[in-house]
Amino acid sequence: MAPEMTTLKGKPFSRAELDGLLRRTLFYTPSFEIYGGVAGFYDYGPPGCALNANIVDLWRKHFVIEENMLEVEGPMVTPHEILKTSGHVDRFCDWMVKDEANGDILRADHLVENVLEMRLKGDKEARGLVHVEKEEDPKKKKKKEKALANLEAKKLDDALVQEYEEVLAKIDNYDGAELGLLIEKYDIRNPATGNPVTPPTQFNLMFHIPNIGPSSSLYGFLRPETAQGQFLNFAKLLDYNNHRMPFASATIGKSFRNEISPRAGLLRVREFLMCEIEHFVDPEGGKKHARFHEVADVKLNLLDRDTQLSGKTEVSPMPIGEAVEKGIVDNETLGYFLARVQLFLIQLGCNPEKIRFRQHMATEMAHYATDCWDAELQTSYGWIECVGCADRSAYDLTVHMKRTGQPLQVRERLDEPRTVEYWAAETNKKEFGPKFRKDAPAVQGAIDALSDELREKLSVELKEAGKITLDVPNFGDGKVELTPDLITIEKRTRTENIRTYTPNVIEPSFGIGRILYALCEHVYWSREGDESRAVLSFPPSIAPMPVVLYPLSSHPDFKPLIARLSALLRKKRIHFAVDDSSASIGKRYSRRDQLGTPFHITADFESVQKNTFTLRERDSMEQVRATEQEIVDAVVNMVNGEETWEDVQARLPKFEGQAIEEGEEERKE
Ligand SMILES: Nc1ncnc2c1ncn2[C@@H]1O[C@H](COP(=O)(O)OP(=O)(O)OP(=O)(O)O)[C@@H](O)[C@H]1O
Repeated sequence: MAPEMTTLKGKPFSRAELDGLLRRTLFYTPSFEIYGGVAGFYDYGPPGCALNANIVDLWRKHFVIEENMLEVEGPMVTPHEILKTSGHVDRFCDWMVKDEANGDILRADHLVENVLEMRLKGDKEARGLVHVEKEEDPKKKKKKEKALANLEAKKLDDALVQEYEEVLAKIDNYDGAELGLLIEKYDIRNPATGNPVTPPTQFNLMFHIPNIGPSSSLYGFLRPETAQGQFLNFAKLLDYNNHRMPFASATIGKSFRNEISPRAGLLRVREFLMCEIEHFVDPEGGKKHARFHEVADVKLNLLDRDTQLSGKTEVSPMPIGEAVEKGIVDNETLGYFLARVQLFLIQLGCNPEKIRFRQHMATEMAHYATDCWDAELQTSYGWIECVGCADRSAYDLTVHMKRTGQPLQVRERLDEPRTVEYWAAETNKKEFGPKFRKDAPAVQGAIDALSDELREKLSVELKEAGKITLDVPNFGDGKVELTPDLITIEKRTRTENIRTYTPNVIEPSFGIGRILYALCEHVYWSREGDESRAVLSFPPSIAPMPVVLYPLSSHPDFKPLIARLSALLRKKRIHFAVDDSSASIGKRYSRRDQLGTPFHITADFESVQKNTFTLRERDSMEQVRATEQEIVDAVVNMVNGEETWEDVQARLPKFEGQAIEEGEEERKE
């Protein structure tokens, strides 16, 4: 259930107020709006662009530069063959249902989730535990009223409440058939109309490009992730890295998903900025990480698979070192990135208590993945996945290697020949060929692509269950069942002088728009709960506009002072603005608090006489007074993270001044 949110200062959080602020101040605005708009597309205005750029800048410093990652940038248009090989053409789908009467299309898992959440809310209201807020906006009223009419406050049976909670805890794990059963069992209907819906069908989320070039023989898609471009460059990157392993590549770029029902503003859109890392690691030796000790003590809020299976959502805060040691997180490299992701989110200004890491259930993970954790941020929409961290094993490199014949592998000369054990998966040609005929190569490809780890698991399954099921992208419904007469999986040994292996890939994948929006929720508050005195407390290095200069009035004596300050800040490449509007200084400060500006420099009459300026800090509204150079140096240091406001206050004289904040008595000229 969506949690009751509070602001930074512990007051009730209002999404409508924040959303209104972000749209009014042009953080973001619907795209193509004067033509009526298209769902799932947003433009960023000046503060949104600056905030986005600062987040990406920190991301590059925190990951790419810190870890010497190899950055690559590839095209967004991707030919069909590549995405067919990667499995996206056949499997990058969501389940959708249609309103049987009016044809409204809804995403099946979201429908189940929304309706069950509304019913639980209705139950809580009937028990007097919460009050469901009625929609005041007349435009939205109609739709919401219809929804509430279908889902009125109604007490549910205790056992049903528990069932609903269990379904919600596992909502990401259901396939189409299971969602269909839930819809039927709980009589789930389109909440906007009360009409029944059709059984779920699959919808591929990629945008189709019908012709690349004038002929239509080559076609493709807009990429749904940036990862494939990195995998295709693996051999060149390995060469660039002097054949040294491990190493990571990284890409910052747009991805596209034709979401069935874009919703929740920036959280589910059809075009978004992704920052993705592919860390290539030797699968042997437990996927250790040389710098793991640096993060071993970082405590993460972990929501593991077993806890979710029991229908619970409580997190256990645990140092990542302990989580890897206990096998809760599969390996050091994955654990290293989880901790680094948390440190990044905290540096951005996210509230550590509103960050958790949720492990994927076995059924939720791609079949090739060995472990997968999402970094989720708590928002008024609930816990939202903002960073996916998956161990993709050797799947991607293997399938592209099979398809192209290019060696996407590492060859390592051994000092001593060695005997190695491996799991051989061999088909019985006599039975296999006739059974699969023209599909035999596709099935064989899927078998060859299995990692050693998976083969070991499958050998047990084959023995115990008498069959195994594999995903085969180019075959029937995408699944094939193999029995012991068709395949043998057994442990064997061989001697090697050169070791050839396909690296495994640990992939942290960031959606910048989701992080940006969740961050805004985390740093939003208002003075004395007054919406018109809203504040966005971004850290100085992340704030869209870290400094604003104010002449106290339009008096001409202030102009040269502002020009001098501007020149100094420009030289230091600090993003600033001058607010010389005629509004009172308190109003002007307040306007900039709403954009998250942390530092305000004002030129007043003392500045003209003594060349000293006031510097105000956004959150505390406290001020110091010092010379032009001292003020600029302090701002530069704070924006670059070399000093804090407390450091500056300790070394520069405090300025009491007169009451100048909006709502208080204004300073006189
Ligand atoms: N439609 C979208 N709009 C905005 N960001 C997205 C969208 N889809 C994915 N992302 C971002 O990209 C990241 C990596 O994508 P990934 O494929 O792991 O997401 P996903 O599991 O498909 O997300 P979801 O289950 O929410 O659709 C996500 O953590 C998220 O931040």
